[in-house]
Amino acid sequence: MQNQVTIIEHPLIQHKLTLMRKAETSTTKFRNLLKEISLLLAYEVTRDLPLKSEQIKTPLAPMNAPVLAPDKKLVLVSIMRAGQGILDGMLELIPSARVGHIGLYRDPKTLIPVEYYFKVPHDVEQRDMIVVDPMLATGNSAIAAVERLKSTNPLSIRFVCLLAAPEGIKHFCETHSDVPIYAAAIDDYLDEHGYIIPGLGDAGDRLFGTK
Ligand SMILES: O=P(O)(O)OC[C@H]1O[C@H](OP(=O)(O)OP(=O)(O)O)[C@H](O)[C@@H]1O
Ligand SMILES: O=c1cc[nH]c(=O)[nH]1
Ligand SMILES: [Mg+2]
Repeated sequence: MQNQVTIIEHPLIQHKLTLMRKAETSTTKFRNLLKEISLLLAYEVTRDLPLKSEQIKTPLAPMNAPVLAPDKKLVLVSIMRAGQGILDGMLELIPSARVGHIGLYRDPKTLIPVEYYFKVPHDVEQRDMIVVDPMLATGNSAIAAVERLKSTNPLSIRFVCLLAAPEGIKHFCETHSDVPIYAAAIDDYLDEHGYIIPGLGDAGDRLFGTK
C-alpha cells in the first residue's frame, strides 16, 4: 500500500505557520498559534467521517439532519511533549474523542527515541486513531510511536504533524505504508543535528518555554 500524504495548504494555516516559525515569536503566541492551526488540521483529517440522519425540529419545521455516525469513535494520541500542543486544539473541535499519550524524547546524539510513558484507552480496538506530533524530522519518533500503537489494534491510524522533512516522510512511508500523513508543510532538509531546515526550532522547547 502507498501512503497518502496530504499537505494542507489552507491560507490561514500557512499564515499562522509563518508566525510560528519566526524566531522572535513568544512562547505564548507560539502555543496559541499551534492551537489555532490544530483546529484547522482537525477539520481536514476528519473530512471523511461518516454521517447519519437524525429527525430533528428546528423552530420552524421538522427535518432530517446530518449528525456524526455514532459508531465512528475516535482516539487522539499525543506524542509528548510537543504533541500536547496539537492535542489541545483538536480536543476543542472533537471533545468526545478519547485520548492516549505516548511519551518519547529523541536522544540528541543518536536521534533514537526513548519511551518514558504509554497509556491508551482500554477500548482502542473499537476506535480510529489520530496520532499527533508537530514535527516529523528523521521520522524515528513517529515510526516508533506508530509501531507501539499498532500493537494495541486500533481500527485505523492517521498521523498528523505540522512540519515534515522529506527524509522523515520517506522513512515513515517505507516503514508504515498503511498510515496516511497530514502535514501543513514539507520543508527542505535535516541539518547534522536532525533539525528540520528552515523549520521552527525545537517545537517542545518553544511550546513550553524550556530553552
Ligand atoms: O522525527 P524525529 O527525528 O524523531 O524528531 C521528531 C521528534 O522530536 C521532537 O520531540 P523531542 O524529542 O524534542 O521531545 P519533546 O517533544 O519532549 O521536546 C518532536 O516533537 C518529535 O517527537
Ligand atoms: O526540527 C526539529 C526536529 C525535531 N524536533 C523538533 O522539535 N524540531
Ligand atoms: Mg523537543
